[in-house]
Amino acid sequence: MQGATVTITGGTGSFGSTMVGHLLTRGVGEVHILSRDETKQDDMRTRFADSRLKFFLGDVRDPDSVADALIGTDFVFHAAALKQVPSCEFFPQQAVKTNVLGSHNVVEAAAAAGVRAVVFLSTDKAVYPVNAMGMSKALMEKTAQAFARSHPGSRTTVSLTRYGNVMYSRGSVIPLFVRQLQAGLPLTVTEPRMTRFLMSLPESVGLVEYAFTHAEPGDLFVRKAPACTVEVLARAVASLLGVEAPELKRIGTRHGEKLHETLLSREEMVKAQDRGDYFRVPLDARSLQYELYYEEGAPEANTFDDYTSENTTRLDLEQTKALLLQLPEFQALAGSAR
Ligand SMILES: O=c1ccn([C@@H]2O[C@H](COP(=O)(O)OP(=O)(O)O[C@H]3O[C@H](CO)[C@@H](O)[C@H](O)[C@H]3O)[C@@H](O)[C@H]2O)c(=O)[nH]1
Repeated sequence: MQGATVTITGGTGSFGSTMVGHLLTRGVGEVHILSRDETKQDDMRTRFADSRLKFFLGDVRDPDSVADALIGTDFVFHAAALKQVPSCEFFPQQAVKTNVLGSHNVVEAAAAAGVRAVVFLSTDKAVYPVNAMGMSKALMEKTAQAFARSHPGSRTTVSLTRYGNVMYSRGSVIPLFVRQLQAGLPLTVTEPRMTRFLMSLPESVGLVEYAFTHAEPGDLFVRKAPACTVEVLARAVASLLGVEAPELKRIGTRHGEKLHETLLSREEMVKAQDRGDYFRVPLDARSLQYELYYEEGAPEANTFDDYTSENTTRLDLEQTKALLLQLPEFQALAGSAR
């Protein structure tokens, strides 16, 4: 990173801000932030007050704006995305434009600019997708992998990361539970048995950095993560705010939601290499010869299970509380609840 120029698409979001803070302490030369929202850019400019940050107003849908931001860039973290399940459900063509076509623009512009590495950020919802957000992210993954497969000699190394729910991220269930508790309202639980992987924001940045450092073209990386049910999550949040018997209001599964999420499919688990905190899944570099698809299977796939939020390490109430207490937000809240 020393002296390098890094571009972060969607750089004003939670991931972008955390990554920028991290890069600035690692001697980065310049960070280009490409995003659509001028107000968020201005907030970030004043917050960091660092001349190494350069802001590019634009959109991954607009190839010219991507090409502009990538001039002189060594590395790209592609975080720009439409990631809300409901909005993508109502406007799937918008998800295609940003998540699929926008990602294609990023990989093409990166190759044209001679960028050395691009890391794409994906989600567990892209595995066996049931909603438009997950489907469009799955196609983003295929777009990145297709580039790696069809450009074996490229200077640009493309890799992917997939992550699960980031705890306390904007618009997610944990800050919602906190607000409900503070207002004295019941906690709205969709389906008590539903499970989700739990990751912190610094862990998601660590995953992207790991991919960036270790990737061969087309690699996919996930971080091993524990999970809990939403009932346990609701009770853990309540307990940390001093409410031991919270009222839970069951609202039922929302549109496009799965009971459990999958970080790696069984076909990916067959090829996955265990790297301690991470799994690395190398590119399926089979050529596009039809007979390989029609006539050759992979019998070993039948002996593996998917890696899911149901079969990963399951946290109980006390373990979930301990995990939440590692977040700065809960340290502040638990302190004020005492
Ligand atoms: O009032 C609520 C809202 C949500 N939930 C549940 O809480 C869990 C987490 O929900 P939420 O925080 O809304 O996250 P997800 O819908 O799982 O999606 C998030 O996590 C994904 C990664 O899996 C990201 O890609 C998405 O952008 C992000 O919104 C789910 O089981 C929900 O059913 C409730 O029980 N009650």
